[in-house]
Amino acid sequence: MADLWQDAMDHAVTAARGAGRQVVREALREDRKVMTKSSSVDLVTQTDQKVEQLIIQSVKEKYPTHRFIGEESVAAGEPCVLSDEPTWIIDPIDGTTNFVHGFPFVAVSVGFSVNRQIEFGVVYSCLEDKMFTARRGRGSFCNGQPLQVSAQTDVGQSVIATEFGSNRDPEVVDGIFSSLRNVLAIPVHGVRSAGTAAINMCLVASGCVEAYYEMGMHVWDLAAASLLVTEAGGVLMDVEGGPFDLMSRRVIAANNRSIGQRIAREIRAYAPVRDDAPAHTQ
Ligand SMILES: O=P(O)(O)OC[C@@]1(O)O[C@H](CO)[C@@H](O)[C@@H]1O
Ligand SMILES: [Mg+2]
Ligand SMILES: [Mg+2]
Repeated sequence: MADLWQDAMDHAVTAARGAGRQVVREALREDRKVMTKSSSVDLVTQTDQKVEQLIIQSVKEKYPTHRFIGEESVAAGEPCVLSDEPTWIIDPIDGTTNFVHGFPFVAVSVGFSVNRQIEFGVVYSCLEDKMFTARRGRGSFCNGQPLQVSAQTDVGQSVIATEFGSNRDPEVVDGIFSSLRNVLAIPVHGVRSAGTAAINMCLVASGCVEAYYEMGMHVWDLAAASLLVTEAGGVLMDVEGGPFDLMSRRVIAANNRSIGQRIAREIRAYAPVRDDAPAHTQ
């Protein structure tokens, strides 16, 4: 049976690699004009905006009826609505802070949803030149090599990834460190932060870390990489152990359910304002 979305996935790979190689890596050599969004530590650059416009424009020419959720379009006031319609969910640079500082984990993330189900995910790690791809039901790959999550079942022999986010509200920061302390004291072998949710989840899919958890990131950080995890044999869940909700801004991505549930027990959960909350509540 012909694969309806293979062409679209091929387009996403070409667009992500092209943007990553030509725009992002070029921009790293120039002085980057840094702007801020929700706080003084929530950064955006003209490169983020340029990459998103390039990808969206190229998709619109091929698929004029498709919808978009783009990080920088939403920041500019576009609605963040996930419907049944074919929708491209784009983070033009995941790891903008890394990009600004030259820390070598910067990703272009393109997810594609139909009927609210991710059909393919593409994450291009620009400085590593690693193209992570997954098509629903057909596995996860990095530069064409199949990915498999870690086989580890003992959380005491695991490495866990998480992030500190850009929310500096004292209550939220206390929760982040309380969760971090609890996870570390399980004990686990280590905790790591790539500085980008998409690459953290690619590390889960690659078997390099057993789980990643975070509260506060957005649908565009997660959409593509969520499929990379599940197609590599991993699981997704909410930080309180319930079902994963792509718009909730909360995730545990794990190599198996038992490690994911064990991590959930240690997280001091809070509920960020949802990505699909009415605009006036954001
Ligand atoms: O704004 P960006 O760079 O697209 O994404 C922000 C981000 O890198 O920050 C968090 C780490 O603090 C991650 O969860 C998320 O991927
Ligand atoms: Mg991001
Ligand atoms: Mg971004």
